[in-house]
Amino acid sequence: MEGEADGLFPREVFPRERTEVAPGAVHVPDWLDMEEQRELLAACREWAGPPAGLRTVRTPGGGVMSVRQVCLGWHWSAVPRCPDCGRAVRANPDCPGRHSYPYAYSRTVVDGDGAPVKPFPERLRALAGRALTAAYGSGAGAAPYAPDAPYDIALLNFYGDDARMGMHQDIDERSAAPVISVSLGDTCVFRFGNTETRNRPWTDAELRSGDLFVFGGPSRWAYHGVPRTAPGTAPAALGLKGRVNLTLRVGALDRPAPRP
Ligand SMILES: O=C(O)CCC(=O)C(=O)O
Ligand SMILES: [Fe+2]
Repeated sequence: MEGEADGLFPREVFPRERTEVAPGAVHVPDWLDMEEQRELLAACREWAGPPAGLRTVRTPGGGVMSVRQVCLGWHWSAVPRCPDCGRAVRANPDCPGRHSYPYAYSRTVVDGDGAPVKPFPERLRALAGRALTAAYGSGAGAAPYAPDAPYDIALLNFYGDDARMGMHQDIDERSAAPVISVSLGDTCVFRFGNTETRNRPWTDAELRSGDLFVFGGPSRWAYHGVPRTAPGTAPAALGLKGRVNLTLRVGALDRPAPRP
């Protein structure tokens, strides 16, 4: 990283190391080399194009999120009521479909141009496999984190200089398979909390371009967010202004909802 901006923390003396931030939540610094980052970014730019491209995300309360987003495989959005039973309640065991509210996954961009969501790319399934091995290894220790269904959802978030993401749980998937997060561009503070509340205790990790963060097992339903990015810290060789984060998830949307 010689000659590049320092990010949010002082330049380190030692290389950054794989860190288990909480049980099952693993930060792998410098996971993708620059060539892989450039390739992935080029793909993200294609995915962000219309139809079903980059859009502003509405929140259930009528606001908008500061990140802009593209979904692959399944489209994630706020809904005024459950698309399957029509009720505006968090849980309805009697829903004849897969009950979802106030966010739901759908096959079309219901809050945008209405187009079918782009398919989940095979290359991201391969990337997910590599990510799990990087985070948990390939021995017996990895068994508790083995996905119970294929990775089939990718959410791409685009952060401009002032964008951030409040503390939330990734709760709309029906599988406890780990969430896999890959970051490109500007450095950010990734706040990783606990499964009980959106408040402390939490750990702040610095995610830089090429870093991997995976949270599964006891950390799968933990609150997390991005309180800030550091504009201008993207590696010059990447050619990106801002930050892109890609999360890979197992939807298993044919199942009833597990609630953490
Ligand atoms: O941008 C990030 O690092 C986190 C994104 C995230 O939490 C999400 O998409 O649910
Ligand atoms: Fe999230």
